[in-house]
Amino acid sequence: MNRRDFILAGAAIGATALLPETPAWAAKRRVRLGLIGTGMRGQVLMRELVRRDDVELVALCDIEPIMLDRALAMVDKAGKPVPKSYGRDGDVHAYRRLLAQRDLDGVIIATPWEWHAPMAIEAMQAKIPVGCEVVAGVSLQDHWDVLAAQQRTGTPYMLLENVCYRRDVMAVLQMVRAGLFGELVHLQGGYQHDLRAVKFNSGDPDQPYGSGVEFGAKGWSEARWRTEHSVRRNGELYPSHGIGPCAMYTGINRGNRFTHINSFASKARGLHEYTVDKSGGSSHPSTRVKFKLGDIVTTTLACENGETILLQHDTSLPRPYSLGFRVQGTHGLWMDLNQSVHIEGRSPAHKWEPFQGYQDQYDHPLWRKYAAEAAGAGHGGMDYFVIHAFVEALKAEAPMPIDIYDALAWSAITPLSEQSIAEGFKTLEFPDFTHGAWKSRKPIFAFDATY
Ligand SMILES: NC(=O)c1ccc[n+]([C@@H]2O[C@H](COP(=O)([O-])OP(=O)(O)OC[C@H]3O[C@@H](n4cnc5c(N)ncnc54)[C@H](O)[C@@H]3O)[C@@H](O)[C@H]2O)c1
Repeated sequence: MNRRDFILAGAAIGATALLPETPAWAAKRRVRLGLIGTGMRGQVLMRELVRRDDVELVALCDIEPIMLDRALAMVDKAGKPVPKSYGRDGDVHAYRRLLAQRDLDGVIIATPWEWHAPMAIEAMQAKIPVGCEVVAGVSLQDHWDVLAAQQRTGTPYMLLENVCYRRDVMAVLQMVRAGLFGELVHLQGGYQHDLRAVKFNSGDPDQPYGSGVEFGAKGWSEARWRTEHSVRRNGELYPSHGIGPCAMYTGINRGNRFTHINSFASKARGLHEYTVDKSGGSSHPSTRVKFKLGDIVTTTLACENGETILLQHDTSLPRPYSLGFRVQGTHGLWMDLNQSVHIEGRSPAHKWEPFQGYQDQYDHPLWRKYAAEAAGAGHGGMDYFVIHAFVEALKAEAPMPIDIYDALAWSAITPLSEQSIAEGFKTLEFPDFTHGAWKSRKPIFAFDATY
C-alpha cells in the first residue's frame, strides 16, 4: 500500500483516525512543508521548523510583506534553502498558488480564524495534509464543511493545539491513566489571558503589544483581525487551550463525547474601559465601539460518561495568565493555579501537596526524552512537541494524534456557546461529528515517547 492508497483507504472508511497501525513501509525521512500565515504565530512555529533536519520549508505565504520578509529572513539565518513565497501582492487567495505547488507533504495554517476552514478545505481537496492552528472554523457550518472535505478526501488533518503538550498537563495525563484521581468526575480549564494589549496597538509593526488603541485596518498583527471578533461575537471564543487537555483526560471522541453545552456571558466592560484609559479620554473612535463579547464567558459541557467540564474565557480584564485547570475524580484532584494536588490516602487529610513531586514521578516519556530539544521553544517548550507530533505523524504516515474529530469537537464549542448565549443561555445538544464512531474509537494520544 503506497501513501496515496493509504490516504484513500482512510477516505473509504470515512476517517484517517480509524486507520490500522502504521504500516511497515511508512518511514519518510524528511517532509516538505508549506506555511500559510507567517505572522507572529507563524514565526514562532517557524523557529521549530527551520531547526529540524527532517523538515524542508519549501513554501511560505502571507499577504503582509513585512511578515513575509521576517519569515524569509528566519530561513536565511538558519542557512536553509530559500522557499517559494506567495502573497506579496496582497492577493488573499495567493495560498491557492502555494497549494498548487506539487511538492508539498503538508501545510501549516497560521492565519486569522476566518481563513482556517477555507484554507484547510482547499488543502485537503489538493490531498495536502493539514496542520491547522486553533480554531477549526468560525460558524458551525464551517465545522461540518471541514469534516465533509476531510471525509471525502481522507487527507490527514491535525489541530496544532499545543497546550496538550504542556509539561504539567502531560504529567497529569499520566496520573489520570495511572488511576491516581480514581474515576474522573469534573474538570475545568479555560483561556484566562489578559489580551487587551494584544487586541489594541498603534499599528506599528515593531510594537505589536499595547502601543495604542487602534484595531482593524489601523492595527497590527492580531489587533488587525482578532479584536473584531470581540465587537461582533459573544461566546467562548478560544476554547481549545482549555478543552484540549480536558478532552484527552476524559477520552472525548474515543469512548466518550460531549452531549450538552451551555454558556453564560457577563457584561462587557474591560475593552471599553481600556481604550478610554489608554487614550486618555473619549475622543478616540475605539472608545465609541460597543463590544459584544462579555468579559467573562462561562461554558459548561456535559459528557456521555457523566463528567462535567467548565471553561472560562477571560481576556478583557486585568489578570495574570492562567488556564485554570482542575482535574477531579473519586480519589482526588489537581489544580494548576496553586500547583497543588490532593490524593486521598496519599496526601495529608484535607491538605494540598505541592505538585512538583508528582511532576517528577509522572513526567511524560516525551518530556523525559525531548526536554533538552524543547528548551527555548515557544510557550515553555510545548510548541516543540506540537510541531514534532505533526512532523513525525506525517513521516510515519500515521493517524494524527489530535485529529479532525478532536479539532471539530473542541472548536465547535465557540459557535455553540454563541448560540446558547444568544438564545438566553439555553442548553443545547452537542453534535456528534464522529457519527457514532466515538463508541469504538480507542485513545491514541501520547502513549509513548514517539510523538
Ligand atoms: N497555539 C497558540 O499558542 C497560538 C498562539 C498565538 C496565535 N495562535 C493562532 O495562530 C493564528 C495566527 O495568529 P497570529 O498571532 O500569528 O496573528 P497575526 O495577525 O500576527 O498573523 C496572521 C498572519 O496571517 C496573514 N494573513 C491574513 N490573511 C491571509 C491570507 N488570506 N493569506 C495569507 N496570509 C494571510 C496576516 O497578514 C498575518 O501576517 C490564529 O489562529 C491564532 O489564534 C495560536
